[in-house]
Amino acid sequence: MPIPKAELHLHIEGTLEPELAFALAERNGIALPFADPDALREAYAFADLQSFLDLYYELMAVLRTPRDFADLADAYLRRAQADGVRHAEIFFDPQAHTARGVPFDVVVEGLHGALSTSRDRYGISSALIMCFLRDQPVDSALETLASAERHLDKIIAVGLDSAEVGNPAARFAAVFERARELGLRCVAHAGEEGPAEYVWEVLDVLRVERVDHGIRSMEDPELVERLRAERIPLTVCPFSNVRLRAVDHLGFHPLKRMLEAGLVATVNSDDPAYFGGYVQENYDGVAAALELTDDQICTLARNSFEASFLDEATRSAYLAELDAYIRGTD
Ligand code: HPA
Ligand SMILES: [Zn+2]
Repeated sequence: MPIPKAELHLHIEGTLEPELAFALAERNGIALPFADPDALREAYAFADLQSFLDLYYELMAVLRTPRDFADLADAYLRRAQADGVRHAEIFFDPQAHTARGVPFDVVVEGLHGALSTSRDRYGISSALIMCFLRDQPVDSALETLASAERHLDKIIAVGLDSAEVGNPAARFAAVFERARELGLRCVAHAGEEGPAEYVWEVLDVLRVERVDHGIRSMEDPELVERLRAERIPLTVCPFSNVRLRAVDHLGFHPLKRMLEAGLVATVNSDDPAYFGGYVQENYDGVAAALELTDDQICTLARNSFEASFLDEATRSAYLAELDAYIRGTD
């Protein structure tokens, strides 16, 4: 049985497997510019974040109805269960859907429909994190936040994703301030392709509680010290970093150094349909490539619950389950 864990950096649109993309395209009468799922898979050779994002946004065309979004979430939950995921905090990109005429409510109703029963069906608790696209105008983010006000019972946090370099997070300060006023938690992607300064910016200006990726923080000792001292979690995605060429090779990934520096690092899958593996494959991949110790693997799983937005009682229950698992495998 895989180690119990939480997954905290997972874009639901990034779980769209080629076979499901073709099935949804057929259901919705949409033609995809690929002959079949294998031909689509062959397009998954990315030069950088942008080349991935281009395909990621293009394929979203097949997602149109609440049922499509529910089927997508359901397929993820099934895989997550097999990977020992006990809790998932799941990103979605509403602007990528509203921009092509799919209403915000359709996206949220569909995703929430699947997630609201995930505990009963899969033994996985879950929450939604709504991301703003940092390469889109601030007004669009504010409009999106206004649409979310009807759904505050279904959304736990806001995030910031899409093309990082050249799109400063500071532009979104007022959006994040408003989100906080609405009771939403705040996270942001930073330090994936962009330098350590981008991580300072999301901490100081957006005042996020957790940093998504953050691997380039390791280039700035003062930042590492702050992340360590304040126990600010980092949701690291090793396969993603290699596939998007932020890191040359899994064996060069900074994750082990992050753990050795005392950072609250976690392992996640980001966009697993595109990057060659779900969360357990990311755990196994880094464990082998970086020769992680058993203690370090347990720390990653423990960090995933510590870094989550779970209430204290549920967090303690999962941590107890993790401790029992560790005792059982000693
Ligand atoms: O890894 C990512 N980075 C930025 N934006 C994204 N949107 C989906 N995945 C990503
Ligand atoms: Zn991401």
